Amino acid sequence: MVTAAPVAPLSAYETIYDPSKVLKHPEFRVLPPNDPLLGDKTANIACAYNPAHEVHLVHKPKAVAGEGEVVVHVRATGICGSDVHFWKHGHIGPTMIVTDECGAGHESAGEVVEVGPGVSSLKVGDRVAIEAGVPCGQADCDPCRTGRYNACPRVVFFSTPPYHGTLTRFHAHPANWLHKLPDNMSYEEGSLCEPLAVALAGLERADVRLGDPVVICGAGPIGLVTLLASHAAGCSPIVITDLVPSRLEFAKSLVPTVRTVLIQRGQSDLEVAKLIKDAAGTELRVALECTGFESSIRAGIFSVKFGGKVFVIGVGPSEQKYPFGYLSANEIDLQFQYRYHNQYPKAIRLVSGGLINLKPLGAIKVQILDA
Ligand SMILES: NC(=O)c1ccc[n+]([C@@H]2O[C@H](COP(=O)([O-])OP(=O)(O)OC[C@H]3O[C@@H](n4cnc5c(N)ncnc54)[C@H](O)[C@@H]3O)[C@@H](O)[C@H]2O)c1
Ligand SMILES: OC[C@H](O)C(O)[C@@H](O)CO
Ligand SMILES: [Zn+2]
Ligand SMILES: [Zn+2]
Repeated sequence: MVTAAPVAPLSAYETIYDPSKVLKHPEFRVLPPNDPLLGDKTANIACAYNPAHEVHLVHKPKAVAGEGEVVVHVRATGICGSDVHFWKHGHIGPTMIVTDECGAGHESAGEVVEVGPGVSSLKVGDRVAIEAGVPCGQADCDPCRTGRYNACPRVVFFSTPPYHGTLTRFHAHPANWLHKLPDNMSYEEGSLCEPLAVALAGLERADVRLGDPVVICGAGPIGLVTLLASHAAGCSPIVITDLVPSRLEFAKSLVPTVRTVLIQRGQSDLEVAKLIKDAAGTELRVALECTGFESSIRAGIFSVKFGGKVFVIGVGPSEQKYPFGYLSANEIDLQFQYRYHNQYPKAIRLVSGGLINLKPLGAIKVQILDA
């Protein structure tokens, strides 16, 4: 009889998170609006949504730091579009489905308040950004072994059902998946490293270079961090589109040199592409698509030059139609992004080093706990 050799974890990505520890609904208590526990700063209160499309505060058991873990007192959490989507629609795609109470939030930073056994990299009082996706780190996992851990099939992504999120007062997390914040970064900036990591992963895989003319489609939070990152990367000119004037005005306040294109509903993709090209005044090499909508992706396709690239960071409806003939005849690459890997240290260096200023975005997007 042949038996398989035991699988040894790779130390670089080793995690000791045990998904079976994830709390199930019976251990939660949904709190009525005036519950006295809400005033208790030691209680583990979290924000959760459920299949009935309700969002409410719940009381969870105390977070305990297991082997290799620390407990983080979460101090700032950004609300991601996916939190809102899970709450309102109950699923993202065919596999991520809300079947029970599920805690929201995966853009978080906080303070270490308890250190578990075997942790030497962090101490009580350290300020950290939480990388919410904890991959398995096992040697039999090709994505983990090759460093593209965002594809790990066994990943625990906090806030994607069935795993509760980090919009909670206390959260136990593997120390290896926390990133120390330098003194010149706030908790808000630490929490916004998550969407920034998405943008940085996109720019890296899109191979955006100094002096590249680019268009960013969509000026929501992801489009805005992509704008900040493209600007820091030396892209010029940068065009950004949206349907909402105030979103474009905010983009302009972040990067005054950005050229804005206000899209009217009902305009064809070719009309939108012409507006984008006119605003750029030069041929565009890359469209960084940050809405996920077919019409916007198509406009991006018709905006870029021969040999250009449309890099889709947005996530939209599962089935979409693209102009094959045009893509083929113009050698346009169409590429997609799923979360990120190895981007947090870079995000922290860029913010701490003053190349990317997340503060104005923090003021509108991040919830502060127990300030
Ligand atoms: N790839 C990933 O790993 C990843 C991670 C996080 C978020 N996302 C996705 O990124 C996208 C953007 O996230 P967000 O938080 O900024 O969302 P958002 O909904 O806040 O912003 C989207 C923006 O696009 C604009 N818009 C809509 N249709 C448009 C069109 N046809 N042309 C131009 N602008 C248009 C909206 O007005 C809005 O301002 C979402 O699809 C989200 O799911 C992807
Ligand atoms: O920022 C990360 C994203 O929001 C997640 O991938 C989410 O869309 C699904 O889990
Ligand atoms: Zn997100
Ligand atoms: Zn894995």
